[in-house]
Amino acid sequence: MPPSLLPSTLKLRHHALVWLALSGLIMATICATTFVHHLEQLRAEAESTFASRSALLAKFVALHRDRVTVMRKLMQERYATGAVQPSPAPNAERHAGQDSWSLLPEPDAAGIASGSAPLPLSNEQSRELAAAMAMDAQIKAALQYDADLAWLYYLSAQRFIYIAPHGKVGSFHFSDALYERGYWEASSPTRNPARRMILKGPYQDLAGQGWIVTFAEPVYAAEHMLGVVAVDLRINTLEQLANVGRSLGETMMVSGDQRLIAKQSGFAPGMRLHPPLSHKLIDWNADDGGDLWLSSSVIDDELWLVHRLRRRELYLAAARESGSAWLMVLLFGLLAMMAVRLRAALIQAKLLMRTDPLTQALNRRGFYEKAEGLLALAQRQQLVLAVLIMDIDFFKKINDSHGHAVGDTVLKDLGTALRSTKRSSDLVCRWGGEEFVLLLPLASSDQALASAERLRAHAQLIHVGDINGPTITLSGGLVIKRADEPLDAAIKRADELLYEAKQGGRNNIRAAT
Ligand SMILES: Nc1nc2c(ncn2[C@@H]2O[C@H](COP(=O)(O)OP(=O)(O)OP(=O)(O)O)[C@@H](O)[C@H]2O)c(=O)[nH]1
Repeated sequence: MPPSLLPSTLKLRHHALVWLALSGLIMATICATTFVHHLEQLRAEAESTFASRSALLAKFVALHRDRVTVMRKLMQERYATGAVQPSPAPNAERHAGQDSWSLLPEPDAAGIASGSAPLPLSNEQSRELAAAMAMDAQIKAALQYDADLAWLYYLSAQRFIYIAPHGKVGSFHFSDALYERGYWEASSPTRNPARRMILKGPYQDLAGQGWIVTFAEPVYAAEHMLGVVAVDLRINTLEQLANVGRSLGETMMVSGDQRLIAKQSGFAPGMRLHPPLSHKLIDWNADDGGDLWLSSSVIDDELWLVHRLRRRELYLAAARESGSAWLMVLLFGLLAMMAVRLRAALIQAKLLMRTDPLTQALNRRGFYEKAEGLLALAQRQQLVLAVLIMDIDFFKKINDSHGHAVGDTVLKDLGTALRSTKRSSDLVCRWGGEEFVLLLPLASSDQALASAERLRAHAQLIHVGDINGPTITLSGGLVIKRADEPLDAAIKRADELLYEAKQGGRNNIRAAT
């Protein structure tokens, strides 16, 4: 590219850069907004799923708590009012090598009794067992409609248990290990003076039902604790609850002592968690590692439902969700970039098509295109149009004595001089060789010769070769275009006057009189 085109190229590049910076800014804003929008959406989804899971778990827990409370009340009432039963000892089956026994108290009883208390049972023990059997109707109904239940039972302090369903008991029988379960200890009058319900677990069921949790409530006769009524739930039911709905992150159940009770997947028994707990349902709290947590207290100080959203997982998911939008923006950006480059190339091509590359003056194509507009303007504004042809004198000699390159420089300098001297509405065209045509719109024809002389005088300051070289001279022909005269005819008349100027000794302008 000729160096003379550099300024306009720089201008174009500047425009393109501004365009690119602008579209880059818009693209970055769209990408960031999409990302933030998806972050919010994923958090909102997690919040709504967590709220559903929490409501469901609360209902589920309330159902089992109520069941245990009803069973406990039934038993307590029966114990208080029931008569002393005769001991059912004759049906007992003793376990070989152990001091424990099992017996079905009645043919249609819901549960089986098993113990290591000496047989026959004492009157008090018999009375307790009969009271426990008062829960049978409740137990049977629960077992019929609720598949989540592993066991329903009454564990007496008198070293026996009444446990249902008896059909699944198998080789299980009473053992003192039962008193080591957390719920027994936690139900004791000293630990639980308020006699509230206890939730304990998870632990492996002694009768092989897998991981279970226990809801237990102490049974009292006046101020004396007899035992506990309890319901064991399978962990996998809780896991299913933690899986209801879809959301990013993981919902877990945690006991009051921060032991993991159930988890959506990959349950690790005995695992401890220390989530930041809050009593507000939708309240994100960050832990030390930066993970986000939601929490909900299902049973006061006993059971929490928590949801963990790992920050990395959240950002990755938001990025995944934003992917298609980002792709669109990227494509749009590429298209915009291509459009900008194409537009710049088109402008450049147009410029080249209409410009003489050496002098930066208009070429004939550019001249005729612009002249059309100028003619119309002159007509509208009633201006006169001066047509001036100027030609360097003895240019061949310059080429011959200084070389073609110096001749080129003279032409280039002349183009610059004419363009810088002309007014903005004037047209300067390199007509060919060392000849230039100028079209000057003027208020009156009187100004024409003065304008032409001004241009000629300025252009004649150009030196040939270097600053010490001779300056050039110009000859010119000047006419005022007649109203109905074609432009080419006016140029021809000016050319004839130029010829006269050359013949008349050069270095002058001949104007039509
Ligand atoms: N360096 C250079 N020379 C050019 C270019 N275009 C035309 N010329 C030369 O310009 C010269 C014009 O010569 P002539 O038409 O004889 O005119 P002149 O020597 O200026 O004589 P007068 O016009 O009669 O004063 C020729 O030698 C051309 O080769 C160009 O782009 N660069």
